[in-house]
Parts: sequence; structure tokens; C-alpha cells
Amino acid sequence: MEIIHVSAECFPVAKAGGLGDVAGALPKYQNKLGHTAKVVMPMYRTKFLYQNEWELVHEGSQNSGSHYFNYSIIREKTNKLGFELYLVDINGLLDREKIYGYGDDTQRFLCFQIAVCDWMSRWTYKPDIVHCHDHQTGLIPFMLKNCFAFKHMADVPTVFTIHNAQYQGQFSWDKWNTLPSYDAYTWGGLDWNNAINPLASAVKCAWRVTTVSPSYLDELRYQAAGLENLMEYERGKCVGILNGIDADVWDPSKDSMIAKNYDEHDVKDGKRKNKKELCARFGLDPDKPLFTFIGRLVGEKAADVLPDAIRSSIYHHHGKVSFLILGSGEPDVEGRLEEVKDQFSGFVSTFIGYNESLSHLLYAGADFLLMPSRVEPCGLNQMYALRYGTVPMVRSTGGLKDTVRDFGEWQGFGIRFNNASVEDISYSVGRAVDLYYNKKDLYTWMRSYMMHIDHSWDASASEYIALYESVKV
Ligand SMILES: Nc1ncnc2c1ncn2[C@@H]1O[C@H](COP(=O)(O)OP(=O)(O)O[C@H]2O[C@H](CO)[C@@H](O)[C@H](O)[C@H]2O)[C@@H](O)[C@H]1O
Repeated sequence: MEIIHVSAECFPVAKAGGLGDVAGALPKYQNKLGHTAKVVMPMYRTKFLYQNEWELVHEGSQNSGSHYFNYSIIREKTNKLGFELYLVDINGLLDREKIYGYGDDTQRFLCFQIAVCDWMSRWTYKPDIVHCHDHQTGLIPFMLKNCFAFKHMADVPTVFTIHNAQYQGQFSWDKWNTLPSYDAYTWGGLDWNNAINPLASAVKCAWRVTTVSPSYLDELRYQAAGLENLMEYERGKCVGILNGIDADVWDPSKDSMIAKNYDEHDVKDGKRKNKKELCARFGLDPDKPLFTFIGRLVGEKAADVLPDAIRSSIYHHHGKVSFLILGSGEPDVEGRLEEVKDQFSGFVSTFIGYNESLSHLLYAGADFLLMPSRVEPCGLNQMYALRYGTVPMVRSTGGLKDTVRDFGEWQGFGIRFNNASVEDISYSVGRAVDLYYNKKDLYTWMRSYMMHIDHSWDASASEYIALYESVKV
């Protein structure tokens, strides 16, 4: 089967979060199953572009409203990622260093989607599946179905994955003519709440819709940033498939970004050495339990609660804890975390920014990984933590609920709590402190047990294939 993944991110080409991890791993695992999965994404100006060899495969031109643009498509020559990778270049729109965050993002991703549809519509054959990820690619199912220029592609099955329904990419109907012409009576396929809403449009128009965990699909029926009724209505074509992790990239026994490699047999020693390295770098005490948080510093991850939760934990547990935060996001949260760092120097440290290799060292060197997320469609961090023998401390929501069992339950290996509140986090830190200092046998057992859990993409990649088979024409 030939599967075309269309995504705004793909690790290691360009990654801002979990979407990049998924688009960089799932196709590789699908190819291992004997299929041909390819990735198409924008050609940002990232390191990966300059460090690899490319060949031009197509040039074309299109328009979005009155904006005419030329685009070109290049292919990475060696398939070094384990799949064919295609980059779409549009001068003046996609030739930027960052993935998102520009005032014209709507136009950038709209033109990207138009270019992808135009390119595919000129092939001498049709792919078996077009698999789109998140709202930046959400208009493709509508366009393939309804736009005159692509109508001969209407029988190509589309699958759409919701990685995060908080971000929908909606824009005003004033811009109705920025899409290629379509049958006027099909406008409802674009609309939600009097706006053009790419995420809602994908849910309406894709042949199948997936969420990145089963629990998240259930939650979307009552908490979907305004799309609850739509999710309920379209429930029949939706399925929750848990993300996996790329076990080649996230492997403590081979990871070149950590200070000391280890596996479940020498986890204690391996983690101690990584922790020592981290603590020396950030001025923390390696004898205390080290709690970390890695991620976007935004409300959805409950990062705003962290500063007070850290303060409270240090007071209530008599300074027996250290915290190390890696992330960037809302300036207010960044500022408040920096204040806590200054106030509790020696107990708290931060790295405000994005740093892929530091994140690996943190998964390896920390004892506990904190994820108090208010919303977590799947969450990859907790699965990386498990692989590195770091106890995940998660709020019981979405994919966190599907992947972490509390150590109070039979064969539990993590810590779960119900609220993204200072009290719940501080209480859970207390349970972790007790585990670390007083329940050493249990703690040792938990670490080696969790490292054995297989969250690699093998199982989930097959689930996607089965889903494609069910719609393949
Ligand atoms: N400052 C930083 N420095 C280095 N690395 C950083 C970093 N901030 C984040 N990361 C990395 O980005 C990834 C975050 O992935 P998540 O899945 O946890 O969240 P995200 O909200 O981005 O993804 C969305 O999509 C994914 C994929 O489907 C879902 O799992 C998730 O629930 C959903 O919100 C991890 O690889 C993490 O290590």
C-alpha cells in the first residue's frame, strides 16, 4: 500500500513537539511492515536541509485567491530516515527558520496544502491513502473531495489524525476565495461556527479520523474546544490509536546524547551517572530525588501551576527535592519559573528554550517526570520516561491514563493524580519522596519493570494499516 503522510513537522527535519516525533517514526514502522509510506512537509530552512542531498522532483504554480505562487518539490536522495521524504518549497512563505509563529501562518499552510494537492493530482497513478496530521493539513480532505481542479482524486481515501484539538487553525469566511474553486453547495464542509475551520473540516470530510489515544477520543465528546457536537456526530468514523515511540531514537543503551548508556540491568548505575552530569551542569544536589518537566510552557500542559507547586513541594518536603525544568512558551510562565529558580537556587534550575539533546539527558538523569497536563491527547514524554527508567507522575487524563498505572495498584509503575493543582502535585511529590528514600526495593522493581514495557510503534503501526485496509478502494 502506498501511504502519503502530510505533516507540518517531522523529526529530525523540523520538530516543535510530539507531532514531529510521530511523523518521523510512524512511516518508518509502516515501511517495515512492507508498505510504502512517504512524508510530505514544508521546506523550512533548518539544518537538516543543508546537511543532506536532494533532487528536484516537481515544479508547479498555483494560486490562492489573488496570490499566485510557484512551488517546487524536492526529495531526499538516500531515504536516510527509513522513508521517502519530500519537501515543498514556496518562496516567501515556507522559506523560514521556524515552523510556526508567523502572522501569515494561515496563508503559509493553505498554500502548502494547495501545492501538495496539485502535485499529487498530476501523478500518473493515485496513492492508496493520504494521511493528514493536524489542522495545518486539515483542508486537504475537503480539497481532494470538492475542488474542481482535484476532483479526479475524490476517490482517494483520506485519513486525518487529531494530535491536539485545541489548535484548529480557523479563519474568517472573508477569505473564502483563498481556496481553489469548489462546488458552492459544499461550503458546509469547511464551516464551523461561522468560520472556515480546518480541523472541523477534516473531521467532516476525511474518510476516517483518528485520535492519538482511545481515552482522548472519549474526552473529545465533552471537551473539544467547541467541537464536542461534531465529535459526537462523527463518532462512527473515529478511532483512537495510541501513539508509539521510535525505539531506535529513544534507547538508553544506544543514545549518543546521554552521559552514560545503560539498560535495565545497570539502570541504577547508569541513571546515577547521568544525574550526576545533569546536577553538576545545573548546580543541583545529586543525592536528592530529581523531578523534571519537559515541554511547552502553556496552560494545556498546566505549566502555569508549576512555579507554586515547586515552591509548595520544597516547603512541605523540607528541601529534600530538586527540580529541573526544560521548556519554552508563555512569557508569564517563563518569567515566574525564573523567579522560583532565583529564589531556590540549588533546589531548582531551568532551561528556557528548546534543546533536543538536553531533553534526552533529562529523561536519562531525572528520577521523576512530572506531567500535570490539563489536556493530553497522548503524550510521548511519559513513554520516553518509562523507556529510560524515570517514574512518570501524571494527571489522569487522555493518553496519560492509557499508559501509566499508579504504583498503589497491582503492578503499578507510576504516580497518578486527579487535578492540575498545587495540592495534588505537592502531595504526589510527597509520595515520590517516600518511594525514593523509604521504599527502595519497590522503586528498584518499578524502574526495571517499566523499562520492559513495549511502547514501540510496532503494534500501533499495524492498527493504522488495518484502518487503511478498511477504507482502501
Ligand atoms: N523545550 C523542549 N526541548 C526539547 N524537547 C522538547 C521541548 N519541549 C517539548 N519537547 C519534546 O517535544 C515532544 C513533546 O511531545 P508530547 O507528545 O508530549 O506533546 P505535544 O503537546 O507537543 O504533542 C501533541 O501531539 C502528540 C503526538 O501525537 C501527542 O502525544 C500530545 O499529547 C499532543 O499534545 C517530546 O519529544 C519532548 O521531549
